[in-house]
Amino acid sequence: MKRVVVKVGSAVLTQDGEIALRRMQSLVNFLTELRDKYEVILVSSGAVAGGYTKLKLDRTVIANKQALAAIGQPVLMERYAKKFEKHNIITAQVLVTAANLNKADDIQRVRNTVETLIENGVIPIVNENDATATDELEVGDNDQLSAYITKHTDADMLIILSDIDAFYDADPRKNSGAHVLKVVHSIDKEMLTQEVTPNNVFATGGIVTKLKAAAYLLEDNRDTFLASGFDLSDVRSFMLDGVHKGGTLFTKADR
Ligand SMILES: Nc1ncnc2c1ncn2[C@@H]1O[C@H](COP(=O)(O)OP(=O)(O)O)[C@@H](O)[C@H]1O
Ligand SMILES: N[C@@H](CCC(=O)OP(=O)(O)O)C(=O)O
Repeated sequence: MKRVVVKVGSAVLTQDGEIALRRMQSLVNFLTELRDKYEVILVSSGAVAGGYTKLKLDRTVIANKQALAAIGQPVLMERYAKKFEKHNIITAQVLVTAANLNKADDIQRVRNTVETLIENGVIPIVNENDATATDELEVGDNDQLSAYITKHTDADMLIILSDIDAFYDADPRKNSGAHVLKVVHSIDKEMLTQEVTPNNVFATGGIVTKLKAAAYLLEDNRDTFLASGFDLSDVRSFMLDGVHKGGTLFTKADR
């Protein structure tokens, strides 16, 4: 069976200071369907945003952000657990640090844990261990974290579910005439050093970290599909029906 890593951003998981439970439910339903065809690993952001739903600390202070992540991570996990339980699926939390992803022994351990979970039908839910990270930007954003996880668990592709429905030739929030790029075979180096433009106070990367993730995986000949996490119809038709309606596929292959 092919393996996919699905990454979902903070903006998708929260709305107006609350966890966006309906969107989370749609995500869980989609992942459950996806598991009929693929082995699935979820990389979920939203710990800091989830913490902020409980306690309004000043998020610009790093210690507060780490504390918010410590509050929010179990809240998120509890929500996921309840929703997956209805599908008889057990969830598991896998928290990693940048140090883990830089050491061969640690990578092997992360891989072994994930393999064992998947073999037993459990869905691994990965996030950075924000509460103990010594530098906020160790990995810093889950787009790149999910790319590392894709490579190190030997997954076939990464799906990034975002608050934007595709990669455009210009920021669609600033240029009404921006066009969707449906298939991208290479990413210019200068695109990767652009200013970071997240669209949400809890998001970290904007489009740049998504491009970095896709570029990293292109080098390794693995595909990335960027699509909306608000409306899952594009990712559903691409992954389950093999029809590319919307969303951007980053791939080396000619399709
Ligand atoms: N060329 C582009 N194509 C698509 N989105 C872009 C582009 N340039 C900038 N963006 C911005 O990147 C945002 C997505 O990143 P981000 O806010 O970090 O989302 P997430 O929380 O899903 O990780 C979009 O909402 C959009 O405003
Ligand atoms: N580890 C952080 C992730 C921050 C992050 O990368 O957010 P996003 O840009 O929304 O994917 C958290 O869970 O809050």
